[in-house]
This record gives sequence, structure tokens and C-alpha cells, in this order.
Amino acid sequence: MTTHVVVMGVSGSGKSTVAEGVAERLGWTFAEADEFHPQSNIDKMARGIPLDDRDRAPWLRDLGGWMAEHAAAEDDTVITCSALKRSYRDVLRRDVAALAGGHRVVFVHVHGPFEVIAGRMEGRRGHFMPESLLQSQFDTLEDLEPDEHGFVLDVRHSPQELVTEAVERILP
Ligand SMILES: Nc1ncnc2c1ncn2[C@@H]1O[C@H](COP(=O)(O)OP(=O)(O)OP(=O)(O)O)[C@@H](O)[C@H]1O
Ligand SMILES: O=C(O)[C@H](O)[C@@H](O)[C@H](O)[C@H](O)CO
Repeated sequence: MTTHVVVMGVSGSGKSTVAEGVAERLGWTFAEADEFHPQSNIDKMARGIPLDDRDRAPWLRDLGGWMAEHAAAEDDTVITCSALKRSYRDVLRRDVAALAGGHRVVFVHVHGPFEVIAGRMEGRRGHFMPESLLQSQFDTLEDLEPDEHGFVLDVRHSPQELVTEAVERILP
């Protein structure tokens, strides 16, 4: 049985900060979903155009496949991935769920007020994602539903608090 953590949320919410901390604390394999985006998706966002379902579909399938490969190899993982919609999370879960052995995908939603996240994006330099896309990220976001395995963290907590809380709630 392996666990696959998806740290989700809008751009600038702190996914990388939390996911890297959790992966380090647990010694689990880490990946950034942004590194799985085709260059065309990165270019589109950099031009200030939000991705649509078609842009995200192959990317989500690749990430789900990556987690399932690791599950099959008995390797626990932590990834960052916006995973904004329920249907996206269904794709991310699908390949791991199809394996025998009771492997788990756990979503950790880093969530908080628009103004806090906008302020952090403003202070960040050299990232392809423009602040102008934050509203579309919030518009697209669908909260975790009661039957989804996961939990919400408050972006206003310190990175250290967030990592500790995440680790406590992830471990079975
Ligand atoms: N809990 C926190 N408290 C204060 N600042 C934070 C916190 N978490 C992250 N930050 C800062 O906010 C900015 C965004 O964080 P981070 O890059 O981890 O977000 P992200 O969700 O991975 O972003 P993206 O998806 O756009 O790459 C960074 O400058 C980071 O240092
Ligand atoms: O689904 C999406 O729209 C994307 O994955 C974005 O969320 C960004 O890639 C990421 O957050 C970097 O800012």
C-alpha cells in the first residue's frame, strides 16, 4: 500500500512550499506538475490566457500515470498540481485506483483569501504565471467534495505549521 499526496490549489497558494516540505519530512518522491506541462501550456499562461479543459487533459493523464507507476513500484509520492476541478481530480486518481493493493491518493488543498495569495504572487519574481490569471484560477476552483479523500489547509499559517499539519493528517 502506497500513498500519493497531491498538494492542490490556485497559483501562488503555496503548493510547492508545502509539497517540498512534506516530501522532505517523509522522504517521499517529489514532482512539480508544472514540469509536466507541455511548453504550449506554459506559453499560453505566460501570455495571460487561462488553460481550458482540453489543454489540461493530457497533462492530468500523464500525472495520474506517473503516480500509478510509482504505486506499482511501491514508492510513495508527493506532487504539486492545481487540480482545480473535481473532474481533474478524478483523472488524477483513476490509474492509482485501478491498481490492486489499496493504494491511496490524498488531496491537500492549500486555500485562502484572494488578497493574501495575490500579494504573494506580486512579491514573486521570475515565475511564468501572471497575477492577472489568479481570478480565473479562483473561478475554476471546485472545493473538495465530501467523498474525496483529502483536507484543506489555511494559506495564512506559516510554511512550517502547514507542513506539520499536512504530515499529521496524511499518515494513515
Ligand atoms: N505559508 C506561507 N506563508 C508565507 N509565504 C508563503 C507561504 N507559502 C508560500 N509562500 C510564498 O508565496 C509564494 C508562492 O508560493 P509557492 O511558489 O509555494 O506557490 P505555488 O502554489 O506552488 O505557486 P505556483 O503554482 O504558481 O507555482 C512564494 O513566494 C512563497 O515563498
Ligand atoms: O491548471 C492550471 O491552470 C495550472 O496548472 C496553473 O495552476 C499553474 O500551472 C500553476 O499554478 C503555476 O502558477
